[in-house]
Amino acid sequence: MKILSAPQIREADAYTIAHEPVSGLLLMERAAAACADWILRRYAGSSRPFYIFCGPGNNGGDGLVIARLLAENGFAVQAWLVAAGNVSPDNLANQARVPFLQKINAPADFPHMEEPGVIIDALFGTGLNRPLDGWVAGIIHQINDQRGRQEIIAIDMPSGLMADQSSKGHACVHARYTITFEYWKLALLLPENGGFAGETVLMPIGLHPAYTAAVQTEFHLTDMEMIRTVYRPRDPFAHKGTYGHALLVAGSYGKMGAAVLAARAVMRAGAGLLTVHIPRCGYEIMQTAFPEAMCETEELASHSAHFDEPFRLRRAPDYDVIGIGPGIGTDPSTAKAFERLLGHWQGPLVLDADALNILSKWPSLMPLVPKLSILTPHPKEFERLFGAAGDHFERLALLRAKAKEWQWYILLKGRFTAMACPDGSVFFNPTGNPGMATAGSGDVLTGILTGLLAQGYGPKAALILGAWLHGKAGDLAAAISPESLIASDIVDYLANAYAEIQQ
Ligand SMILES: NC(=O)C1=CN([C@@H]2O[C@H](COP(=O)(O)OP(=O)(O)OC[C@H]3O[C@@H](n4cnc5c(N)ncnc54)[C@H](OP(=O)(O)O)[C@@H]3O)[C@@H](O)[C@H]2O)[C@H](O)CC1
Ligand SMILES: [K+]
Repeated sequence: MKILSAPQIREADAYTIAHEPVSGLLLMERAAAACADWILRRYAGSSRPFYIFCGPGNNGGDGLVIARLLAENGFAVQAWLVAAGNVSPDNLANQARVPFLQKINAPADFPHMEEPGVIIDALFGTGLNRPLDGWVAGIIHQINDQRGRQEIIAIDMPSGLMADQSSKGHACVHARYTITFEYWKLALLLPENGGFAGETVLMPIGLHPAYTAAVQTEFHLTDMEMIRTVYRPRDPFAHKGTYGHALLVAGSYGKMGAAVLAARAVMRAGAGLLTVHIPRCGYEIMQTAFPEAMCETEELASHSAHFDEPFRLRRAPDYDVIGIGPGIGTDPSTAKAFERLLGHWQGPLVLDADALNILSKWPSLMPLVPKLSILTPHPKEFERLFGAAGDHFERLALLRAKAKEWQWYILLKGRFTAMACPDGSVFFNPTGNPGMATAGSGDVLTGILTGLLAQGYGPKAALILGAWLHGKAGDLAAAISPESLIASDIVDYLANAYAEIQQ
């Protein structure tokens, strides 16, 4: 699914008006009616009053239509026009159809909302062109002060939030739900900004499909259509060699759990064969906890420092991929082995956790990491590797710049994990939940990605599918309670996540 900028959304709007054709007023009616339907379904049977705040532009126009439709459906509705900025013609036309409309010209006009109800925020949408300030910013703070008593629903965007730029430190409505029209906006996907949106509901409003098909964008959100295109069903004549042989370098004394979790995920993702390189302390653990994996065991008891040796001695099997990092530690001898390994291996590679920490401790190793490798940092690891950014839009720009500079695929973990490709495109993953912020969750992702590469998926396909499967398995596992989710559950539910694709 394409993510468009505010100027592109304006173009989509204009294209639809010209080519459907439809008047702007009717398009506004259609968008607002879709919101009103959602609201009517959510509050069916409730007697909560609605308090609707409308701005001067077309976002305010949507609010005016919603006010009229909710009143026609028998709800108690009060609506205010916050008079700031130029009034759009379609807004003006709808003002005339809301006889109960009142005006707010100053913070002192802010109403006392007697009963707990629902605030509809239709002050500003994608037309916001500068941070809100002065008394209008004051209105935003007054709306936010009502959060405990009133449920806040933002129309298209939480007012004050810019679609394509950071709004860090700006006055923004803090919504419970945001009903956003037709396309996701970048700001809704970044934690610092999207946090204002609450839960985002994507609302189709019938913008012209020809525009959406033709428009170019670097930003995408994974959806089921994309997943079904990427996913490759199994060949009925397959044997275990068909799905590749992965090498996983993981674990050290006290961290063998990371190795077991990642190993299980490699195989549950569908790899044919797996060899795990582990220190001696992990041998019984791995053979007992996960007999499906073959072990290549170090003389060293506590950590691994010779995983390059089979390659140097030309005794390594014909691996299809190497996954390296979970729980390996950052001992200098491990880093040395990593450096030597990079001298022997230029094939598919997944780097996570301590492999990334080694790179940030010894950045001279970075040029040795092959092009098209996958790196999977969490925000702290990302900062250690590539430096800090002023805000989350800057961090996204840094992510893209580094993926281009090094020609790597970099997956930055988050609520909407962002995956930057060497060509500058970015894919956001929608699946997952806060329950997955738990120890070992990242090790499972490393295992899934390694398992997909082993089967012959390309790095971009492995990222899109792997992040989606990881999040979906987590969602299915957290259905009962996100608090109790542990990383093994994500592995256990991978089969169910695959089953969702096959439905
Ligand atoms: N996507 C679609 O196809 C449809 C979208 N709809 C809705 O329309 C809005 C976008 O409407 P637009 O009129 O372009 O913009 P807004 O309503 O978001 O805001 C414009 C007004 O806000 C004033 N403004 C902007 N920034 C500030 C500020 N910092 N302080 C005060 N006022 C501000 C601006 O004033 P100017 O003086 O700059 O002109 C405008 O008055 C979209 O979000 C949807 O909700 C359609 O209804 C359906 C189709
Ligand atoms: K809004």
